[in-house]
Formats: sequence, C-alpha cells, structure tokens
Amino acid sequence: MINIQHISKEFGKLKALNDINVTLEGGECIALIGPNGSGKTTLIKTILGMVVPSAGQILFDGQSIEQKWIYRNEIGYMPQIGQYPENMTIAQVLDMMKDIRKMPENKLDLELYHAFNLPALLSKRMGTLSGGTRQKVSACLAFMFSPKALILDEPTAGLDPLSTEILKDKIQREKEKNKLIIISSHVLSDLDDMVSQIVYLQDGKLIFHKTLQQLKEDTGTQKLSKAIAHVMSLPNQPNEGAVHE
Ligand SMILES: Nc1ncnc2c1ncn2[C@@H]1O[C@H](COP(=O)(O)OP(=O)(O)OP(=O)(O)O)[C@@H](O)[C@H]1O
Repeated sequence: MINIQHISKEFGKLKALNDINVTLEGGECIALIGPNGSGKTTLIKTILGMVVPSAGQILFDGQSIEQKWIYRNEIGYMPQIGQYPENMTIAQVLDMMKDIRKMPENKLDLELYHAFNLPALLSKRMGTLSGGTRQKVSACLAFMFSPKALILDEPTAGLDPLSTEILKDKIQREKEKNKLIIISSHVLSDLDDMVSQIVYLQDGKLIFHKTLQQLKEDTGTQKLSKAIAHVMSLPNQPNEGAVHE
C-alpha cells in the first residue's frame, strides 16, 4: 500500500531521514519506533505530503504521491497534538470536516464518536478541552471517513485507561478489515497486543523492519518493551531478518 523508496530529508546539515526504503502493507499494524529525534515524525509527515523529501519517492497504491492530494483522503491522521481553531466547538469542527470530505452521513464511521461520548460534549469550544478530550476528537476524525490507512502519532498520550482500551480495540478491528495502521509511540506497553510489525529508526536510518514475533525471537524476550530496550542498548544493526520488501 505504501512504498517508501530511498527517502532522504535534510534540514540544513542535519539528515533527519537517510535513504529509507520500506514497504508497508494493509492488514498490518506497524509500530514506528526509535529514540527521540530519530526521524519518526519526519517520516510520517513525508508520507502525508507535509514534508517534501530531499530525495526519493513514496508510492501509495502504486502511484507517486508527489504533487497529488487525492491519496490523502485514503489516510486518516491522528497528530501528536491536534491543532484546531480554538474558538470553534467540537460540533463545528466535526461539521467542517464533514463538509470538506463530503461523505454522506450514513457512510461515516461514528463508532469512536459514540464510544468516547462526544455527543455530550458537542457545544464545548476546542480551546477549553482537556488534553484527553482533544485526543478523542482527533481519534474520532482520523477514523470517521473510513480511510484505507491510519497514521497515529502517540495516539494514547493523555487518554485515560478506558479510552485507551476503546481506541486499541478499534485499531484491532480496523486492522482485521485489511487496513494499514501505522503507530508511532513511546508507550510500548500499549503496542504489545496490537502491533504485527516493527519499523525501527535511529539517527534517520532504518535499522530494521521485522515482525513482532521475529523481534521477540531475535532478542529472546516476550515483551516488546524488553525487546526494544535490548535493541537500544546495541550498536546500530543492519536490516537483518527483515520483512521481505
Ligand atoms: N522543521 C524542521 N526544521 C529543522 N529540523 C527539524 C525539523 N523537523 C524535525 N527536525 C529535526 O529532525 C530530527 C528528527 O525529528 P523528528 O521530529 O522526526 O523525530 P522523532 O523521531 O519524531 O522524535 P520524538 O520521538 O522526539 O517525537 C530532529 O533532530 C529534529 O530536531
């Protein structure tokens, strides 16, 4: 579904992404993991067309995304911190997005809207929301238009335990519908029972892309958090035992 080919991105002298090659397919829930500043958000923004790479190209369903916008309708994006017009109410933000996307009401996926009890909060202004409620609005919008791919940047940050479970359950069900889910998170305990593959970045380089099972076998651990701690303590690894690209 998403084919990342030789992507590099420089910010001045800094190589935020260094010749990244990776293919991400539907039906997988892929964790994008790496230390702070390793390039995860830059890679996500490159996939979304918000950052223009210095070299390389990205294909979405076989088509280059360069200078094209229509593919973005196929991707639901939940940013780390959602930016909204602060004076608008939740109802106005949802209506604005529905107007832009022009999807008939009966086609909308309103599962999270109801599960997060947003109907009771519709008249609240975005600027007055708690961090967790803002996250719920972002999650609701990411899933509402039934996109083929979902990119979730720290999706559980600020969510209470029940809301975290609601979101994890939704992610699991969307994966089973053959959607591609990409999650960037430092909360590895949240990812353990959800993810099927790991993409690990360090200093802008792809260190490995493997199944969770393979990573656990390679590190001799049963928990993702332990496996990643093991990887972080090693010098850079080549992309061994990788998912076939
Ligand atoms: N617009 C920008 N201008 C200059 N440097 C940038 C810009 N965006 C990112 N960088 C730099 O690129 C590198 C990668 O940043 P990025 O935000 O992609 O990392 P990350 O892996 O998402 O980090 P974190 O885990 O802290 O969220 C960092 O050194 C960052 O300072």
